[in-house]
Amino acid sequence: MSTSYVIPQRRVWPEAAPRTAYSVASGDLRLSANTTCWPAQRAFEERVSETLASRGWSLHRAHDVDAEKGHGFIDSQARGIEVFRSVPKTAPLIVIEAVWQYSHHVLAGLRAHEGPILLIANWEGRFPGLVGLLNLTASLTKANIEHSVLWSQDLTDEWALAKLDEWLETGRIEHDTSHVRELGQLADSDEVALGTALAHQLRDEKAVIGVFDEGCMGMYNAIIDDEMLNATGIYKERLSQSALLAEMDQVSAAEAEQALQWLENAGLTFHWGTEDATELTRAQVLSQMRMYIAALRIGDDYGVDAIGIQYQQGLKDQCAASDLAEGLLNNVARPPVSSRDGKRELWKGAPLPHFNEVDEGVAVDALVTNRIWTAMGFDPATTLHDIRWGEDFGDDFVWVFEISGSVPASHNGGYDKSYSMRQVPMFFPKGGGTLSGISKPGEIVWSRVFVMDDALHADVGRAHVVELPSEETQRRLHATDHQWPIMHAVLHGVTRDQLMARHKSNHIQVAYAPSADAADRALEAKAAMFAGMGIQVHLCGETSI
Ligand SMILES: C[C@H](O)[C@@H](O)[C@@H](O)C(=O)CO
Repeated sequence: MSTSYVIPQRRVWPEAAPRTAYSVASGDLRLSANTTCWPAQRAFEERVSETLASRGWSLHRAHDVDAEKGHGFIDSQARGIEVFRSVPKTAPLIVIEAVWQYSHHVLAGLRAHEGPILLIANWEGRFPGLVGLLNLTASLTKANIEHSVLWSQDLTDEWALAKLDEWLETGRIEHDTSHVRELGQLADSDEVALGTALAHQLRDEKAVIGVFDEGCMGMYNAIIDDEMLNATGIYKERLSQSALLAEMDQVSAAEAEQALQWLENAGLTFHWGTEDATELTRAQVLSQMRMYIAALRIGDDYGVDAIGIQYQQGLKDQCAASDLAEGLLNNVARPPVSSRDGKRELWKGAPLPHFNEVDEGVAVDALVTNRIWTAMGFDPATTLHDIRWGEDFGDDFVWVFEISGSVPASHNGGYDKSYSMRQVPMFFPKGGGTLSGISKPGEIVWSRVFVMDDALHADVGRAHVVELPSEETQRRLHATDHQWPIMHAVLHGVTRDQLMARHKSNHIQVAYAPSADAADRALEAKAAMFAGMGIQVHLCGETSI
């Protein structure tokens, strides 16, 4: 049959070569991050390649290094789609990650891939490959894409090699996740009554989360579909970061100055410098004060119960980083902000929970935490952290939980124990201060709300924060990003590998309770509230339930 239409030919995929795995490397969108991190990525890829060779396999890199750009990362979704056009559909495929990456760069290719998929990261603090892997596994889980995960310092340990062999032989890796159990029926208690009542209230009365530009840094997992979210009683108000910038312009210089002076009076140490490109300046922080005030005013306009600023792409090229504003919003004690007419103090004596990186799993969790902790009379300050890295210290495995810029000051023991440093230039060209510190020792509840099997789930567990000798803290800070806030967390009854195997996010939510008993009770109320919202709850490790 002849036709004048231009009909495209069906694409023919190449055949997979025997005992050959294909590899891809997903990167950041920012050239500065990709070129800086490239040497670490290349070194780890070489290690993976050598290890495969020692097993009689070869590794074929599915895309070239771009000499002009100076790195070999997939740096956009479109590039990822292009790369996957030449990957044999049924070939074993390894996503090698030594750095923070944007999951959506490779999601399209992985969705359509028919062969076994392995995500592998190096156990390294310097560049957050583990954080990248955790986001990708969470994103693939949400997308119902079968895959396996593995991590290792240098692929010489027997545990990792055995797991790699398992994948090469069977196309799958089974990990030990015996620390996870279903919540089941809760016994009657005041905490269960509280959690259940708060869930009913939320579903009956509803809540609004203000989302300043959905979808941060390719974190597909952090977007919860409205149908799923609305069933819990939570609704999104979609806001634009452009409106935030416009509102920042309306904040007077005097208001911004007052807020900064409030922080200085409260004892927050600013690491001031003069070089805008690499150091923290007063102008940068004043811009952050404007953002803090503007966010509260917009939140007030829309009657939100929590707010999230996407912050990185777009906003980071327009103004100083939003981190300082975010940390302040999550704290009870913070510079007072009035409505535009000056008649009302906004969220007086209370935080406006902020979900960093507009992670909507964090939004649900922060809202729940805020309501339970407030009802129980505990400090409701809560934050996410990146699960960045960790090492043994003494008898414990101590995690480096490290959010990329800010925590509520109460987590550090107050403003006078907190400090602000210029955000990392590679990520934040216009600077801005962090709200950093070393999280105080104490008892915490940790959790994560995530999408799996087309439903909302929550993992909850207990941990405590330890104080480490200051040399060890500094070592950990300098082995990662020393500008960012750090928490030395010891999980109860969950090993390093169990957390890595199970956790469905690069983020973990934490909140302090005044004692171990109080934390156990708060966890119980939280589990009951999640369950009452229709979320499937899993208890992880040792809990009192
Ligand atoms: C600045 C970096 O891009 C970080 O934002 C990144 O590692 C994360 O925090 C991911 O949660």
